[in-house]
Amino acid sequence: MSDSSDFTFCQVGLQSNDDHLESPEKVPNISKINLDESSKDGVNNHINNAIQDNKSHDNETKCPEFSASPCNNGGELDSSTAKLMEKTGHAQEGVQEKKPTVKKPAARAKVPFEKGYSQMDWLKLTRTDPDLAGLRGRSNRRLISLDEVKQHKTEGSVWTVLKGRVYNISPYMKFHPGGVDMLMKAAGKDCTALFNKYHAWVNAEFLLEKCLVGMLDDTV
Ligand code: HEM
Repeated sequence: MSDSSDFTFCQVGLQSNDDHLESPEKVPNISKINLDESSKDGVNNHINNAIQDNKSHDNETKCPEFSASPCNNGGELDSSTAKLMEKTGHAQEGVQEKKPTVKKPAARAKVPFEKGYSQMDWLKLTRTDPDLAGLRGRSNRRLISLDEVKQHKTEGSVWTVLKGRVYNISPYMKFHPGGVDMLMKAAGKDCTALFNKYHAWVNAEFLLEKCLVGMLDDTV
């Protein structure tokens, strides 16, 4: 049992680090190792020659692994090898799949918050203000016509329709990450299409829960 584990250890040593064999007496067939070494050197020479043919560079670079992983001499060669690969075009041959694909993010139209108007501040407000919707005791289950919505489009009382619900969005104006001007486009009308165009992922039902004034009556 112990013999077989020794054997495994030797095999691993041979494959991964055959430059630095510490116990050569454990290796049963020395002549075979020499053969492997020479063929490996051949590969090294080929790679180094190819690099030097293209660009003269420091003699440190002998690590043949064209990857981001640290190579045998302490990772020191990584950056120089990477640069070299860039210059010589080896990056394409060696690590095509590791080439960084820098995707430019789409320009965002978020506006900076005024102090005290972050999303956290909004959440706090929704928990503390007893009447954000301005209902003054009326039910927020009332059916509201689009005509009535249209009458609320000035600051102080801005209503909008979103997914069949009518909201008073005036208290949210300064908290809107897209800015007041953008949100004012929703004033007095159904903004569902605009809303989905810019951020269908936003959970408005939750954010505007306390701003609900009623349900859209689409029968009139
Ligand atoms: C009526 C309810 C609305 C709510 C609750 C709301 C909420 C939000 C929230 C939470 C964000 C941040 C999104 C993020 O960080 O991913 C945002 C961004 C934005 N909103 Fe709105 N929004 C509303 C309506 C609108 C409308 C009607 C428009 C357009 C006319 C609009 C235009 C924008 C824009 C341009 C941004 C910035 C998008 C970006 O980050 O690139 N929003 N809104």
